[in-house]
Amino acid sequence: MIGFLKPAAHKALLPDEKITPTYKRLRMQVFVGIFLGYAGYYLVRKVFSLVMPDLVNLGYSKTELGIALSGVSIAYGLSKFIMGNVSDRSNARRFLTLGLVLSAITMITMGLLPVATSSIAIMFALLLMNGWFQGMGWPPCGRVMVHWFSIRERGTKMSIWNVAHNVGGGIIGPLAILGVAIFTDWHAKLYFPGIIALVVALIAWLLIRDTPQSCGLPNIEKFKDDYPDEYSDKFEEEMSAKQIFMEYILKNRLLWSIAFANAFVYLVRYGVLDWAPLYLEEAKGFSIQESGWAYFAYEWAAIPGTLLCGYLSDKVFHGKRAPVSIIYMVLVMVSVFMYWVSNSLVANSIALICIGFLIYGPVMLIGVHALDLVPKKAAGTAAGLTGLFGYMGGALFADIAMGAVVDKWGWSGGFIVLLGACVAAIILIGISWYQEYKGHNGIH
Ligand SMILES: O=P(O)(O)OC[C@H](O)CO
Repeated sequence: MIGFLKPAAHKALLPDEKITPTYKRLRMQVFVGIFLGYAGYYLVRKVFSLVMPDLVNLGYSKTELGIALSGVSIAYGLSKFIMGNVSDRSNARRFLTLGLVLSAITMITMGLLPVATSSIAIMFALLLMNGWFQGMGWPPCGRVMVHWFSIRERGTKMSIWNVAHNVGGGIIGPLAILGVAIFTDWHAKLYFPGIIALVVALIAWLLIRDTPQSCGLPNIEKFKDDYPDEYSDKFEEEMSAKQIFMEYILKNRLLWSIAFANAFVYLVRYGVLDWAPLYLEEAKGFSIQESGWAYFAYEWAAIPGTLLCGYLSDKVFHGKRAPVSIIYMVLVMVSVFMYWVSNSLVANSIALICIGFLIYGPVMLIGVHALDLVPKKAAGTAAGLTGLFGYMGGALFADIAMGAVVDKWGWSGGFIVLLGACVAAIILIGISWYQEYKGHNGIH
């Protein structure tokens, strides 16, 4: 690992009386750090979809814009897996900040330089770069999560942390409106969130710490007296890329099956989200303000939905992830149908809010499940594998194929694809449930 990114060195243990107060303070501090940091990543993740109506007005087709937008998903999916593996061997504080700064600079450049939106090829290349830098966000958060929070508290903590996706994603609608109001320039939808993301990167840098051991604290398992099954001292040793992949990823049947399911969950997630501004403005006659607020409501509705999903999974289904994911996906299907056929502004907004409320539950549970299936030094790679399928399969299809399907068969064609994806996700999550029932439980 290059020097700057090397995991922070372990320090001598603090005196006994300082361990508990320091641990408590730093756990809160790093949690806020990764929460704000990841929300910051979302400020500049998919902000391009908000300028798509402006680009359509300039003469670009939906197919072309879908191709440009796919740059994010292609690079993000690959990067989340590859950089996830690098992140497993890197200092989370530096890694997360570096990725966010690079991603913000890319979107600021895209907004400020007229040449950056002058052709599909240039937009695609810049979005490809942005997607790669974006892939440096989730894995260090996963690394912080598994080093600072023990296995039996991780479900709850992850569901709270997951809300960062929606805080970041939900703010970009109003932020775009504010940016355009301040600068009277639609390009501000790109550079204004980028500038805010740079500020967030600085805050994340100030708050995040790599591991408890690098702050003079014992490992979290010892501190909480909460050990995963098969835990050994080996779990504290940094591993090589090959070792992580060969020993903990390749043979992990359950991990692969949730990764496949994730492709379809993500097809629905991004098939709805990325096309919402254009669909609402073009097919339903929303104004830019109305679609910006609907987009905002979609993300914020996810917050109670995600928290409820984590609660139901832990308390009602005793830690099982599949049953509640299946219930959520069935309800997503009903809501997607409503979103398709309703005609009023209110009914469309309600349908979109219902999809937002529901879809992040399965998204979150698949991530939690991936972390649980491997030792903590392989967490980034495991989550990266599910991300690879989610983005290279689902989100990529949502960007490229949805654009082409809608251009050819209209919005109805797009909705048939989304409903089919709901069915496929339900079947695949059902298969992972069956595997668990048969006794497969990842590597533990
Ligand atoms: O990579 P993202 O941003 O889609 O997030 C993944 C989810 O957090 C999985 O739990």
